[in-house]
Amino acid sequence: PKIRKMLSSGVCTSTVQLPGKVAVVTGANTGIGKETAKELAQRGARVYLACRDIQKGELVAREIQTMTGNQQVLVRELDLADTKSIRAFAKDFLAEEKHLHILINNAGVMMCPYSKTADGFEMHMGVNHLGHFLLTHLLLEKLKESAPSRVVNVSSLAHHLGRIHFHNLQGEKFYNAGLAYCHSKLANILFTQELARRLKGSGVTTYSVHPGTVNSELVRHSPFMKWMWWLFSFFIKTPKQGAQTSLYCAITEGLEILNGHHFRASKEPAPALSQGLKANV
Ligand SMILES: NC(=O)C1=CN([C@@H]2O[C@H](COP(=O)(O)OP(=O)(O)OC[C@H]3O[C@@H](n4cnc5c(N)ncnc54)[C@H](OP(=O)(O)O)[C@@H]3O)[C@@H](O)[C@H]2O)C=CC1
Ligand SMILES: CC1=C(/C=C/C(C)=C/C=C/C(C)=C/C=O)C(C)(C)CCC1
Repeated sequence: PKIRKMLSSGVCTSTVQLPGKVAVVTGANTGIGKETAKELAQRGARVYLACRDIQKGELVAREIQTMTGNQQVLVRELDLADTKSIRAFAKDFLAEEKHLHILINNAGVMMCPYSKTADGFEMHMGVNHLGHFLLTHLLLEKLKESAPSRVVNVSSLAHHLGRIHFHNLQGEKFYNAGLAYCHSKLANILFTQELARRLKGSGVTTYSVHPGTVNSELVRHSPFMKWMWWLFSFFIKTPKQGAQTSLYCAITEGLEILNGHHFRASKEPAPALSQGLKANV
């Protein structure tokens, strides 16, 4: 019970309601993203499920609508492995919506075999970091117009093993699927810190999070990790528990002073990292 309690710590206890607020959650058709979207809808926000598979997204949207009674749950196509899709998503969203208050950059891939995005980026860096980087950039004016607004980047504890190898950004010289994931998760944190710095005073704040070890489809590419997750499924977090840190950063009042910080459990901000320490040029 002690291990289970330790591994599933952190609950978002905020009572904030979100009527009139607009949120976008990437990778919202399963896992942590789905539970994050569900809770935002439960609190009354209009929630966009940004998914690469529209059919999966629609099924989840119906489920959330039924469970929460909130009909404002919408599905839009977004493939973060293709900048054309990201631009199309942003263009339609900007034309359709007056506001954007919460952007949760949640989608992610882990330990996939070596592959590249439509634009030639190594898949982990391309989807987990660069795709979200472009999406955030394209939606930034809307976020500023809607201030106070927030961007939450779902990173991972795995960032500790990450390095930014500028001479091998696309993994062409050497590639390790596990480390490629770690590098992309470090990029999430460095992006958060720099975005926070550039957005100071704009009313838009940003946070990175480690959701915990969560029983989700993230391990789909690794038979070993799948086995581990199955073996320890009782100990690790449910997706609902895994969504708590993202939700905490998205809705908790008064968090603006911690702009740019990395959060490990929903209540405890960890000290910000130093970019100089981690970026291995
Ligand atoms: N689970 C864990 O223990 C941990 C998870 N995290 C992070 O949490 C986040 C959510 O992961 P989790 O819920 O666990 O994993 P899941 O695999 O369950 O969910 C990942 C989501 O990302 C989507 N996605 C993958 N590739 C793309 C793409 N090219 N374009 C758009 N969407 C895409 C998936 O869509 P589809 O279903 O169509 O594949 C899915 O909706 C990730 O960023 C992950 O790195 C961090 C630390 C630990
Ligand atoms: C050793 C060990 C575990 C392994 C944890 C691991 C391997 C976590 C990896 C987290 C990742 C990859 C996060 C994604 O971003 C469990 C299963 C908690 C059970 C207790 C013992």
